[in-house]
Amino acid sequence: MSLKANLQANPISIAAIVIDLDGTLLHTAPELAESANRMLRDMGRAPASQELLMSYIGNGIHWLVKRALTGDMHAEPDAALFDQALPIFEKHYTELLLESRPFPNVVAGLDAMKAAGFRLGCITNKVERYTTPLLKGIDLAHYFEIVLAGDTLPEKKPHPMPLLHAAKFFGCPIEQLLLVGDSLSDAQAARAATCPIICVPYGYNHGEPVETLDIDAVIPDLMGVLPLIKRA
Ligand SMILES: O=C(O)COP(=O)(O)O
Ligand SMILES: [Mg+2]
Repeated sequence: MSLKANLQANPISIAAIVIDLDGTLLHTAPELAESANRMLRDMGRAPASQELLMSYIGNGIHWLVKRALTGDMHAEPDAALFDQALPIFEKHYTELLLESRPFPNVVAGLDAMKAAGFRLGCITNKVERYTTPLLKGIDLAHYFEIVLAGDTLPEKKPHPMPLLHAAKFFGCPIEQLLLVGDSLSDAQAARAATCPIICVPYGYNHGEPVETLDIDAVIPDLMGVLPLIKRA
């Protein structure tokens, strides 16, 4: 039996649901990739494909800029080059930020989870200065009792700290906190925290299918969450 079928037969007891932002709630890749390409252009460097730049998303904007500069997932660019590039990226991304749109069934899924009595939070690696205006601007902020951005706490995903912090905030055992995400950082954070995790397949997992991740189920979109869980 597939993990998903297994969960359908035995729904997990959940008190609160925390949802990832980039690649799960919002399709931010076009604006992130365009900002990276405008940065490369301003610096007299060659542009990269949207597909390649998309594969660099998931560990925050610093890593996106570093990867765009080096063309490598892990390499550190020259520090002075990075210091020059970051504000250029930030200027462009600030301009494009609010052009991002929710993925299909995000609003319907959030409404359904809320109506079913689940408490909701958002946990992202995006920094607060983009996360807060984005959630407000796209009119999603009102769904979430807590928003933990990439720089809200000393550690971000794949570290378990934001998930442990959210469970404490909701006053529930970590096993009753569900993470809905799209990428390796989400899977690693959830496993490290020991909370269940479900992923959507349409997001940004560094170009790899989410089926390769150590997760509890894959759902087509946020409407797929409720059939797999029950109220704790
Ligand atoms: O900003 C990123 O790199 C990824 O952000 P996410 O954690 O919301 O997917
Ligand atoms: Mg994501």
